[in-house]
Amino acid sequence: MSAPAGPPAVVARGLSKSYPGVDAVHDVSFEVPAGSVTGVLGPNGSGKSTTLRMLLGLVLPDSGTAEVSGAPLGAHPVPGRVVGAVLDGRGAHPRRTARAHLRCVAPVVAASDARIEEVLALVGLREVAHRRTGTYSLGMRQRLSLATALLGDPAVLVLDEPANGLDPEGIVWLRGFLTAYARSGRSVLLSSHLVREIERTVDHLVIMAAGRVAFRGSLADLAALYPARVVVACADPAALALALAAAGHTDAILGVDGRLVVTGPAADRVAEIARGAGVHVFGIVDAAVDLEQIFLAMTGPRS
Ligand SMILES: Nc1ncnc2c1ncn2[C@@H]1O[C@H](COP(=O)(O)OP(=O)(O)OP(=O)(O)O)[C@@H](O)[C@H]1O
Repeated sequence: MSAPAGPPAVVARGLSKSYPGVDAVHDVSFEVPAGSVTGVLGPNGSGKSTTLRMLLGLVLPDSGTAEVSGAPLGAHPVPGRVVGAVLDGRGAHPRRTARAHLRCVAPVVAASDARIEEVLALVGLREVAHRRTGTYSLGMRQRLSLATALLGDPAVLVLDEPANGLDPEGIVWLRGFLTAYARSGRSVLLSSHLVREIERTVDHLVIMAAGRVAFRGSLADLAALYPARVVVACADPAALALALAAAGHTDAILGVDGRLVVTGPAADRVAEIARGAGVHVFGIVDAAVDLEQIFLAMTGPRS
């Protein structure tokens, strides 16, 4: 997924918010590229929800500014046509049917009956739209929230922990839906505290820790910060380390188990250097750093 060039869908500049005794969000800046699915990832309490709420004008920042589609949200004549938001899975009255719920919300964004049927189909609720939402599962309520956010056909979707309560099938469905949404040139900003839930959904990331941005950029930028390592078991690790250094690869550390951990060259290059140095290799494996490890390293232990 590569984002088309164009002005960013969302811009946060220096957003800060404190509550008594809590520096909830501190000097947070990032952009959501148009056509991207951008994830705000952070442990519980790291400031994700507060940040999203400031972008949506629901929490007043102490300092900083936010723009959606080129202007503060309040400056757009019908904000619901610019951004659709899902902040939790609740919202529909349990005695109301899904269709009736959408009919209540539709006038706010001037959505037609045809649009209501369209969004019900989009989220896969058309067959159950006549049922009271009190009978819905959490996953169905999440879909209804998404349908509500989509009513105004917004250019930007903001979703706080959208995968919460979804079963694995629901998560796969959501991934497909959001990817297609972004491919159509629109943009998605979502939050999560679980790497596994979103690692295959997002193409850009903002990692938050203790109210601050620990990383922002594309997944490729993130991977480049943590080059893969190669772990080598060999007859003479010291000789291999010397040969690697002579070839310009100086980042080789002897592990407690006697294996050499090499950062930089790929496994086949390390094997070639070992052969050249006459060092017998018993085993060699790529120890790719995964996103979960990076996330934990950046955000520290959860409190
Ligand atoms: N209205 C509020 N009043 C007081 N403190 C608040 C308020 N809203 C958030 N906080 C505090 O600000 C910090 C950040 O909270 P926030 O909900 O933004 O984090 P989060 O990353 O979304 O966490 P979670 O995933 O648990 O929702 C937390 O310490 C939280 O207790």
